Amino acid sequence: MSLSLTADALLHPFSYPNGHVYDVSVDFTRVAAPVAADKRMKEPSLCTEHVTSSIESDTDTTGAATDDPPINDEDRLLLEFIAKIQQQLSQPLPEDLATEMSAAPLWSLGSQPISSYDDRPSTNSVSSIDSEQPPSKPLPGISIGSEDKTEDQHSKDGGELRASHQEDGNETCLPPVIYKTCPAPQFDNEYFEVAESKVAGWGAFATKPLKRGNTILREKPLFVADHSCLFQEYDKLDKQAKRVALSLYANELFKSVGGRLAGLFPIAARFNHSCHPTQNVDFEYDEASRCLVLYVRADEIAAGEELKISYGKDRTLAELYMTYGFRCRCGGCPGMSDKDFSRLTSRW
Ligand SMILES: C[S@@+](CC[C@H](N)C(=O)[O-])C[C@H]1O[C@@H](n2cnc3c(N)ncnc32)[C@H](O)[C@@H]1O
Repeated sequence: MSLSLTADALLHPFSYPNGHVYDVSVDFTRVAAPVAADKRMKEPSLCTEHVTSSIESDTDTTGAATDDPPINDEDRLLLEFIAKIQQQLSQPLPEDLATEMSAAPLWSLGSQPISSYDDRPSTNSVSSIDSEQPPSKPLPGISIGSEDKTEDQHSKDGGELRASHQEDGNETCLPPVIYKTCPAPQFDNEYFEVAESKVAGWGAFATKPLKRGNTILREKPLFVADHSCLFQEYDKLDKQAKRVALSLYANELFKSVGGRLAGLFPIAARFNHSCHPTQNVDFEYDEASRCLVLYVRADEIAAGEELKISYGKDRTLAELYMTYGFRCRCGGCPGMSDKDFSRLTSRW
């Protein structure tokens, strides 16, 4: 069963145990030029023009795919979720939200499954984000501000994000290019700030010299889910938390992580990747405080240096691409050659 919406993937090709693969996209972005589903699957997060409320779907009015066999419970849940999103899309987007575009991986919490997520206050001594904020209050630490945009944060046509790669005169989604959110995500603490990165989109940068072992962030997840409760958990978020979630680079936002629970950490989600062992920051999930803890791995980090973590120490460049949809530009690895890249993608 394939449910295709025109917008780019917030929900990414998502495979249920029943073998159905859903290529589901939710608003906020759309591809600059029509992109075939197979290309979208290759380039999950990279289709980036703003927002359209039009959705094309091969579903009938009940949301069921027209030529498909009767749906099961899992399918129904997904369809209900899509119906909700469609409903949201039929409403005009708030202006500030309409200018945002970004996404983030749903962070795996490592091999330790977490049994449940509770709203215990974080013991965070550095900085935390807690999903249990009342809707009217800003989420601490991170905001999607409406501050002035710089020239760089906009494309030249007045703030819309555009696919910039030209291929045969057409804009396409390839190769992987990260677009910055407009306006910028705002976050800083004693140790780092989120700012424009040369590697990709936004990144985290040391605001003072750091030393090995410094804990620079303790962050609670916005939500935690496995593939069986992903949509329900997202749906439980208040409006503002949803907004934060949707502002992140989401090529994996709603991807099942092998049945394990995973959490979305909006601040940590701004850290770009550097191939092992060149990452200067490491992280671990602290069960006791239910926080993702980021700490300095390098002996020293100078003020202004980008802070990067490894998205998987044993992941090859191809695996990184398959998992997160980007070709690594960390500078610590040779990067994937065009030849290897075509060999990889020609399998689809
Ligand atoms: C967790 S987000 C990192 C923050 C992101 N730059 C932003 O603007 O929100 C992960 C995404 O950033 C991009 N990215 C991170 N590290 C990268 C790298 N080393 N090379 C190329 N792209 C990278 C990829 O598109 C990836 O899917």
